[in-house]
Amino acid sequence: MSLRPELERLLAKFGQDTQRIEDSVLIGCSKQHEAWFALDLGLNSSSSLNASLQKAEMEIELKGSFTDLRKALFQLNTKDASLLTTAQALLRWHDAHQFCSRSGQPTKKNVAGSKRVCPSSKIIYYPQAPTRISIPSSQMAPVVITLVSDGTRCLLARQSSFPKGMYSALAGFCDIGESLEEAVRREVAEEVGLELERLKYSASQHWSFPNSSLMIACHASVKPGQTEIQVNLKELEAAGWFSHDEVATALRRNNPYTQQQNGTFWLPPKLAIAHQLIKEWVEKPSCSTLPA
Ligand SMILES: NC(=O)C1=CN([C@@H]2O[C@H](COP(=O)(O)OP(=O)(O)OC[C@H]3O[C@@H](n4cnc5c(N)ncnc54)[C@H](OP(=O)(O)O)[C@@H]3O)[C@@H](O)[C@H]2O)C=CC1
Ligand SMILES: [Mg+2]
Repeated sequence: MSLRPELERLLAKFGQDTQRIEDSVLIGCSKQHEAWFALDLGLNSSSSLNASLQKAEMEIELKGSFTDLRKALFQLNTKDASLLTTAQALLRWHDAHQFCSRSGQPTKKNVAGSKRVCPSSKIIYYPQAPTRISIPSSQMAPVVITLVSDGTRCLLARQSSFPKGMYSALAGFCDIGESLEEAVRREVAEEVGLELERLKYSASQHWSFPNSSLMIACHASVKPGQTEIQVNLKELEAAGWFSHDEVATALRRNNPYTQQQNGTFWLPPKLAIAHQLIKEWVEKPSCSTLPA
């Protein structure tokens, strides 16, 4: 059942522009894969755009009462609490990023609410970090990087933007409202379609390319027999399982920029946390299956 007509009816009843539904942001989905969106009704907002909804009248209409989220956390289950805190954080971020800091022009939200774009300067604003292009950013975005193993092999992947022949562990930006564990499981599922069994924190690193990230590195394992991958070609150019011997040999290879060999793959430089993660696995392949 779609709640959109009901929401439109409510907004219209309270004299609001039903276009405001377009300000909704995606906060999750049900087990049946129905998307859940959140909309700021603006009841506490000082902005003239949103301030006109009447709280008391709305409570009568909805047969409920609005309450402070911190108080509500005593009553909510974990799932609902996570949805509401995600909604609050994401809606607050959108409210604070209505205008481009370079052009001063209004920014435009994408449908899901995962970013805002300035049509004038073309700058993309993400909730995790101010921008992905040219404006130097002093804020760090948390990024998870995961080396998945099936017990004997490890999973390496490459993006088309990587230097030719380089393979690395799976990486991805944490979404607002996510825990580290949730981000790791989602990124691995999104990029290669695998469900993780165990997860073990390894180390972290500041990474300044292209903008500041806090890289949080983990080892992970899949259930035996559940190793079939589905490469998400929108995000990756290729991914595959590599044997212990293949990876150990690649680790010993010299600088690929000075020694290009056809058909061989190579790994990120020693200073990258991806390299450390891969080295750790080569030295102790059981590290991904040990209890955390
Ligand atoms: N130190 C190391 O060893 C390694 C570091 N890395 C780093 O990890 C980072 C993340 O890996 P990557 O696979 O690219 O991430 P993702 O898998 O999350 O994919 C990148 C996409 O996520 C979206 N996105 C969400 N938030 C942001 C944000 N704050 N900034 C930019 N894009 C965002 C963008 O898509 P859209 O615009 O469509 O929403 C982007 O194209 C990279 O910056 C890379 O430099 C990666 C591997 C090794
Ligand atoms: Mg990625």
